[in-house]
Amino acid sequence: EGPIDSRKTVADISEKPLPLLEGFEWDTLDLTSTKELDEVYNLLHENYVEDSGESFRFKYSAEFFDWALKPPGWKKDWHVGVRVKSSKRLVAFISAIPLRLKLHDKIIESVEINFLCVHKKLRSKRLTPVLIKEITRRVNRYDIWQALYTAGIVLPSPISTCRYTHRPINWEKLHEVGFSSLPEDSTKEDMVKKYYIDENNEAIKLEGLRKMTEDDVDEVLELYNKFQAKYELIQVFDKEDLKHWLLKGKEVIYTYVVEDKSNKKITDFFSFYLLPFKILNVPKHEQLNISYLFYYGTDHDSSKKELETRLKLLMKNALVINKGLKIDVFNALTSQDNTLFLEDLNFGLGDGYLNYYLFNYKAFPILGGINKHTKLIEEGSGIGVVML
Ligand SMILES: Cc1c(C(=O)c2nccn2C)oc2cccc(OCCCNCc3cccnc3)c12
Repeated sequence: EGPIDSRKTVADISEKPLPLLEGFEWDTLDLTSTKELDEVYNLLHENYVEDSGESFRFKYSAEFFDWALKPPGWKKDWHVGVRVKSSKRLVAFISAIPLRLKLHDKIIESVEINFLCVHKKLRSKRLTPVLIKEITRRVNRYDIWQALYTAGIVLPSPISTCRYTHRPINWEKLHEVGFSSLPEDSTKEDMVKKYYIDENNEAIKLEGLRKMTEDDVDEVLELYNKFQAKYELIQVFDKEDLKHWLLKGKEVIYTYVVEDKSNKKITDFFSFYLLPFKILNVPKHEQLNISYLFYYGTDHDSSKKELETRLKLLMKNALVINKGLKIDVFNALTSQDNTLFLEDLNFGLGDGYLNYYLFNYKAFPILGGINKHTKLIEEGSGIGVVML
């Protein structure tokens, strides 16, 4: 395992941006300006990823971008736009954020590439390869030579593949918008009952569960590092990183800890982020409230059985909190230790896959929690890193 092309140095990298199609110009976005943040928001709001059936489109907020694109060490140069020369209209965007990765026992200073978007009217003008080459040039200029990115489509050699899973919370609404179907042998009442979450169920109430605060950062970081050490590909956090990713996204990221009341120690944490879908063609509903499982950890992991039991309890509490937040569906991948609780908590397998790619780095394939052939859940994912 190791870099594929490791000869280049910063001096070999051009200082000039790549040539662009006639009538277009490069622009480095300033996402500290609300006006430019809104331009990126509008471009993606109208032109970003939709699901295959064109029924939903990611509904971003300025807070989401503020959180997702400006973690510690972020660079303005890495928020790259393409504008129409005459109108100055923003018609394409790509971003990179710093990402310290650990693959097996090697630290890889890299970036995470995300939010690649080309205006619908400019598709098939071969703009995407130019955007990728330009962001690569800008990252190389900072002496960084590797990148992590994900895609639903299969490109040459994914390092791992995980599968989408969904835990319906408001099954009725999911059915009305066409996301959840009614199985042959079931009635709507059956489905509502199957996914019913009892917020007052004492059995799952976790003593000492509360929202994380900045005072918890040191302990949560220690828990995170210990818990993630078992995975093959992990995101290395320092205190500032962890504070940003678990606490800094207002109304976007939600992080909870369990404090042992006997010794005031933090024994568990879990987090999820909110990113709604705009519903494109069902008048009755405007948006789908979706949360995505993010990072979690526990010290109740001295045996697989203990870990499995604890994760089920933690995620049942996460579901109660999600219901309280009026979330319609709780999304998770088959990465981390998720396969230990997905089935028991009624997460259904989705028809989407997330392929992980590591640019300019040869790596042995990593299990993504599904069986290579059947694509069904198979325990044992080596993927610890969670990309937004
Ligand atoms: C997308 C997504 C969906 C859906 O498409 C979906 N859920 C309910 C209805 N639908 C159609 O379901 C998932 C399950 C696990 C992880 C996921 O995604 C993991 C990666 C999410 N990336 C979100 C993102 C990040 C940055 C920029 N844009 C989008 C998803």
